[in-house]
Amino acid sequence: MIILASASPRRKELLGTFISSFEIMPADIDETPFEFEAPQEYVVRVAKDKAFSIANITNNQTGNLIISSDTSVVVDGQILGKPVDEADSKRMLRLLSNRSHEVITSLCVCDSQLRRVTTDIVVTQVEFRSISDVEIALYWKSGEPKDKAGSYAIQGIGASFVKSMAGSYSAVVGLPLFETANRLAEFGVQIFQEISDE
Ligand SMILES: Cc1cn([C@H]2C[C@H](O)[C@@H](COP(=O)(O)OP(=O)(O)OP(=O)(O)O)O2)c(=O)[nH]c1=O
Repeated sequence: MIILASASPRRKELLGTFISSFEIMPADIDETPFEFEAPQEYVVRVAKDKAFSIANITNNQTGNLIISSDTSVVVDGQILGKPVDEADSKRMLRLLSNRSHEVITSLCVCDSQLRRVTTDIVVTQVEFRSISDVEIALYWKSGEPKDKAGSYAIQGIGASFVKSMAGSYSAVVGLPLFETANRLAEFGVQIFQEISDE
């Protein structure tokens, strides 16, 4: 059984592009960055924590493949997670306005006995136009920023802020599909085999 260790509807939808049957098990872990933790180390640690906590909950039952991921927005070395409130969202979007930032997404794929644990990091550059305070306030009202790293969604109204992007669109939305397909293949899950079996 393939287990997606995530509560994110975006990750569920993205993994669903390749895999027709998998289980969802959200991991309840502490996502607070350590002091002086580098963003790339942070996202990998958090994705591993998510996968390991699900491996533990399932008693390391054999035959399971666990997939997890973490997405953070990074600007000036600062890690922007999900906004805690409107003021936090405003702070984030003001920081991102009229410049480029990085979206860093990690991927962890492992077997439930943790015999084999793989991790990837995907970095995407995103450039925003200038955003006014009025737009920021209205955007918050839309509800979209609430559960998104950096307080925006490239797949939603947030697309209107994005002047350009270099890297992986699926990684920004929450799950890097190229890397996911490669890792699945390494673990013996052939996505084209799934299609031919249908
Ligand atoms: C930048 C950006 C982030 N996001 C989302 C992806 C993630 O769901 C979320 C970042 O928070 P995460 O902590 O990576 O994920 P999550 O809490 O939603 O789900 P889980 O930890 O259970 O897997 O932000 C978008 O949907 N669009 C975007 O453009």
